[in-house]
Amino acid sequence: MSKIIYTKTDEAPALATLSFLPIVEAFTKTAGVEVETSDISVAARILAEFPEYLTEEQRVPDNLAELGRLTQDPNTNIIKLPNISASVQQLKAAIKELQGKGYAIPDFPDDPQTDEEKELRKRYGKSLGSAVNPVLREGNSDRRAPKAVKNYARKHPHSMGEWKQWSSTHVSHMHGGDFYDGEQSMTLDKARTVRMELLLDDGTKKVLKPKIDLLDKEVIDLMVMSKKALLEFYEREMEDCREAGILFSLHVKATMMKVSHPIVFGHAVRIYYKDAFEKHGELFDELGINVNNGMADLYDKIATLPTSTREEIERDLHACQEHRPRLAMVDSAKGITNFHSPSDVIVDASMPAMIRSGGKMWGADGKMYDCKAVMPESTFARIYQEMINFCKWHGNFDPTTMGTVPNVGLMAQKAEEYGSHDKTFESSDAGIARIVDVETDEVLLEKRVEKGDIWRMCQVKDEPIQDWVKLAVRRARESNTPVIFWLDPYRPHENELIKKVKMYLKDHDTDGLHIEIMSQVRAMRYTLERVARGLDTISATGNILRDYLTDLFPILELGTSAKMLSVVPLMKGGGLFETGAGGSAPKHVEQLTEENHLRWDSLGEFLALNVSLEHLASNDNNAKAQVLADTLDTATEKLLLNDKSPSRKTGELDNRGSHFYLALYWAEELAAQDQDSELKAQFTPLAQKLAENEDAIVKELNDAQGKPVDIKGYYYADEELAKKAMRPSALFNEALASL
Ligand SMILES: NC(=O)C1=CN([C@@H]2O[C@H](COP(=O)(O)OP(=O)(O)OC[C@H]3O[C@@H](n4cnc5c(N)ncnc54)[C@H](OP(=O)(O)O)[C@@H]3O)[C@@H](O)[C@H]2O)C=CC1
Ligand SMILES: O=C(O)CCC(=O)C(=O)O
Ligand SMILES: [Mg+2]
Repeated sequence: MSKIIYTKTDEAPALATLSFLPIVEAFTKTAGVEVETSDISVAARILAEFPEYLTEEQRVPDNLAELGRLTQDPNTNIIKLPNISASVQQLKAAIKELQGKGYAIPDFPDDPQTDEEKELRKRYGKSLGSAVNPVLREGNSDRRAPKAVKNYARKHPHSMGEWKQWSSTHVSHMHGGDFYDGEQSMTLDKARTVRMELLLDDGTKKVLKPKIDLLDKEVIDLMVMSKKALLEFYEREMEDCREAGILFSLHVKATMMKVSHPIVFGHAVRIYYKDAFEKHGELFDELGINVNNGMADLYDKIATLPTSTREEIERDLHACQEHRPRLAMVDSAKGITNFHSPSDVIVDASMPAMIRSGGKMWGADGKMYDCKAVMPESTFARIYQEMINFCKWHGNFDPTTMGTVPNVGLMAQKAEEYGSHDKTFESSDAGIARIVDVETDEVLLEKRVEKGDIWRMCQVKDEPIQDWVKLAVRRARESNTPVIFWLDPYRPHENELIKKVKMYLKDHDTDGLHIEIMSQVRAMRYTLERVARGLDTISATGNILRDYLTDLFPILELGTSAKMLSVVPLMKGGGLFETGAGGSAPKHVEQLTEENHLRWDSLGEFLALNVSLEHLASNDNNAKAQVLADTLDTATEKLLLNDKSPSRKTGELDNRGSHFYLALYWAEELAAQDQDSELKAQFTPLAQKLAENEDAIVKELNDAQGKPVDIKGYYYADEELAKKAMRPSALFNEALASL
């Protein structure tokens, strides 16, 4: 029997699943496909970590570990929806909710002191930040907008803000002392076991990571971010921003760079509120305040103080703002600033949103202003400035004519920076940071660090690089589109990759293909020149640019990255089909609970299901699955053409309504095809039933909207209540059950 594993995740995608999964199950069972669900929500992951605190009935299996194992099995077929990559704030909220529901899991230790607390912190650490994707992504990334989606966007363009040549918006990054500066890189000459250590100035050694096994031909890097240079950078940029009278906004990826970026974020907050931190620093330390987790942590903790002390602190914080630039807001109505939580402004989505709106972000007064977008690490920040330059000169992009930029990303096996958390350290002392061969004591890479500097080792294995080059060539051939490898010869790591790319391209037939290697700023410029002329260009990039570009271009081209096809061909032969390229849209849940309208667009799920079925069809020789895939493809196109995607407005067609239309069109296509008479016979009555009841079903779905709905929870909502909310049409439910 063929099997698809469909993940249950969090927030809007989890809600959408409750409505969509019954359709998937009903349709795919006709091809003998079993759909198994796997709960990898942050709540389920927490529960799986603490079985000894739970009763027998409360325990849940470690689904993520199981899925991780399955990525090595060539028969695996997983549809993966976006999940929460939790900040400390989110993790604590999830723990609190679970405790309130009778799960006696321990509190999150904010400031672990005892061994027991340190152990708990370590265990909770497994659910922090981007904890799911790196486990599942045992393959490289292939993300693109299918033709039908691109054509739809061309005919129904989303709104675009206007870029002015006089816009003051710009990107600021460090020009020295950051990870880019003085990076060191090497390709291993043989398999080695190394350790990471700090050689102190007095000659003693501090081993931070005793044993890392590296493979032959692996590329490793050593990078350092100077605390002193970072603080000076912030001070200078804040003053520059204040003088310019524009908004200050910090864009980081603290969820994926879960060790380094919270530190980078915390320094910005402390510099901004420098005077208040100098005055109240001791008290803040006593309270265990850690603004690496955002100002939310500070406000939570000072809430426990006597009113007069709290008010004094609030006054002092406020006084700091007087001589600092205005902050960009995440939610101006609620007074939530860019410094509230490092998970509120996530660079891959936040920068494109700003560029899409003509270089503007929200001010505290609910109006939009130009901004200084601060991204301390210069390594990749420069691509955004290049795009801003282009927009200022050429005006905003036109979604009706612009070309498309698919991406082939090097991602497998925790490639590059995104796999470096367990090898990232905030230096406790000054000394020499070194990567040393354990057997020979040979120093492979070394660099001077001062106390407070962040240093890390990144790695990328050779086999994923070979697979990445192969995938890029395949996509170039299949789509007859030029490929640009965004690699910078001046960056040591990328220079190592350039050598490998050149070598591995020789393994393939590249006759007639247009393949070039360009440094990232040139690659951006070249790609944009083509985009503006309506020409398509594949970007083949490392892991971080994969993440940035697969939100950036889709958000400009399609309005959201939810409409992307996102495939991870697993290196062992299985398939991981991600849905869209974006996140779990927390704002959408709010709208559902307040107004019973879910504006989540499941197009990503439709596209993923299509390729998942195709994969099954060829892997398992399942002809019916191929018919299901082909008809789903046509049904999805019809859904777009007939404009049956969810509306943002309550009372109009939402996520559930769009699922109904997908089921209707899919059933109609199956009834109309002549390849498989059994499927035709099975789906003809369903298609009739759905078509006859179209108005009544849509009415049932839309009438349910407009009032609050209580699903008793956010991270671990009551499944029955949520199901009921997401399947409000009795007519539709009965029709599906009759299949
Ligand atoms: N693959 C994964 O698992 C990923 C997970 N994440 C996680 O998701 C959470 C939220 O991340 P955030 O950066 O805010 O990004 P999101 O992509 O969730 O949200 C940004 C905005 O994009 C729009 N959007 C996204 N998906 C859809 C969709 N399917 N239908 C309609 N609109 C959509 C919404 O805009 P509007 O408000 O205009 O409707 C939304 O507010 C975080 O916990 C993050 O770590 C993030 C990226 C990938
Ligand atoms: O894993 C995450 O936290 C985010 C993943 C992401 O943004 C991406 O893959 O594009
Ligand atoms: Mg992303």
